[in-house]
Amino acid sequence: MSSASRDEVIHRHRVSPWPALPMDDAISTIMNSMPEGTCKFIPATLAKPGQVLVSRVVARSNVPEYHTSIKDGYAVIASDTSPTRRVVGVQVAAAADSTITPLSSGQCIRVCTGSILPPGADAVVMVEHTELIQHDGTEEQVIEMKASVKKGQDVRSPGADIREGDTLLEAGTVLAAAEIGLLASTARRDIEVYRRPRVCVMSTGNEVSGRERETEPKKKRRKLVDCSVDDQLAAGQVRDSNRPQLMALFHSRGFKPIDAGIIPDNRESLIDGIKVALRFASVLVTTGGVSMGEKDLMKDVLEKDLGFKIHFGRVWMKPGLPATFATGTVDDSPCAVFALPGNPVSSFVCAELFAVPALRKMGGYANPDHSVIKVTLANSIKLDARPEYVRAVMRAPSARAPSPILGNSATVLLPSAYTTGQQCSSRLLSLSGANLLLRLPARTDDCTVLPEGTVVDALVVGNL
Ligand SMILES: Nc1nc2c(c(=O)[nH]1)N[C@H]1C(S)=C(S)[C@@H](COP(=O)(O)OP(=O)(O)OC[C@H]3O[C@@H](n4cnc5c(N)ncnc54)[C@H](O)[C@@H]3O)O[C@H]1N2
Ligand code: MOO
Repeated sequence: MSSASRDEVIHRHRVSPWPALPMDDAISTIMNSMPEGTCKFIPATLAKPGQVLVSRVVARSNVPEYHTSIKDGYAVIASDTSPTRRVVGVQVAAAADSTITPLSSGQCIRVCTGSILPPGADAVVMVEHTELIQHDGTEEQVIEMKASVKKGQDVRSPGADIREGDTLLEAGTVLAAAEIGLLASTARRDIEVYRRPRVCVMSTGNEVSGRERETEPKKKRRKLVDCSVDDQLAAGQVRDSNRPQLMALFHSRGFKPIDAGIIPDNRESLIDGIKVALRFASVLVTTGGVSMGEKDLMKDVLEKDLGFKIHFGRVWMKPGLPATFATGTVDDSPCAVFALPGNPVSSFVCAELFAVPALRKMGGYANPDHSVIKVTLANSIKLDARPEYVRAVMRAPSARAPSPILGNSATVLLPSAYTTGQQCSSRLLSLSGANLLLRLPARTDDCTVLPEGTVVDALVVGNL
């Protein structure tokens, strides 16, 4: 059958040929099939938050390298019992003063926080615990100790903070301010980091059906309209919110989104559009055209026209049942395509659940998965036939709940999750402000509703 006649509506499937995979299988399939990420060397001084380390960073020297004072005061010999001490020198600079002779009984040396301990000294007494007994008008000459002092008091020994050879940062660490500080504290010229994965984002569904084509004037034929067009939309037209939404999602997660535009859902345009996009990035996320409609060509184009392997064409979850994942090559480079459903909530939730961890893995993250926390439901929820990811907002703990770890007899304070209203896959408002995706099980004969106060798992998807 030619591809043109394959596209006739009479040839579409009446039952989906794609088994609906359990969620865990879908995620492990993706994680095992993603193309490798690429790496580059950068000067350590130019490391930026969000960059990911390729290899372990090891301390090259002790921190501190010498015995140093923790306080402003006087370096002394702890075992010295003299009640007063003559101030025989000053060590305020970090570098050791070679003119200072080793301390002997009855002597001390003035030091600052961070000064290297002078030879012979083994403790520091802070200035607040001393009295000035004698001076020459400008310099201190004799002090009295007002408190006892122990060996090692207020002294940092070499390697007390970091020992030479210690692992400072593991491979796969995502750099943030603290890690950049650590890197700066070690003598290191270059580090190897992963390149931030690029991801193309494409909306599909711009075409009208054959019958409409005969009756509609040409200028009205666009079903998906770019969001920059502020005209009144014609009946049946839809503003393309998926593309800006997913671009923003990927950007906010630290990846480089590339706009692959709106591609009409006809075979030739899809083939060209996908090939062009995959020359800009090895990962493509598309929305629309993956269900059972006559124009839902995406799976067929990926498999039959582009020779990609479809790892799954449906997932037993809500929202996002027809979510599709395929891998293949374009110009001999390995590529992955997440062909997500057109419904705006479905595409967003699927991008979060499938594409974000996959891109994190490509970007070298040691732990690409979302954080999962326990929350109590602030309202009861009717369960769906499919396991569902319900959008919710977390609020501070308000009540004690049975401990998910210790059992019903012990109680713990858990945060509450408030769902974001009606959860249908077209209602974008259900995403706004949500920082959790509640992972709810499918309903069973015995359990159709989760009552208020039930403890459930929640994936963290926004700032808490
Ligand atoms: N007979 C069946 N019909 C449907 C099934 C099914 O199993 N059997 N699955 C439903 C489910 S679940 C979903 S989810 C959707 C997915 O459909 P498609 O991926 O084929 O998406 P489209 O038909 O192209 O679009 C659906 C809907 O989404 C809106 N849309 C599409 N693109 C955009 C965009 N870029 N920006 C904003 N909104 C968009 C549009 O209103 C479409 O009507 O299929 C069900 N059907
Ligand atoms: O999965 Mo669909 O996403 O239920 O609307």
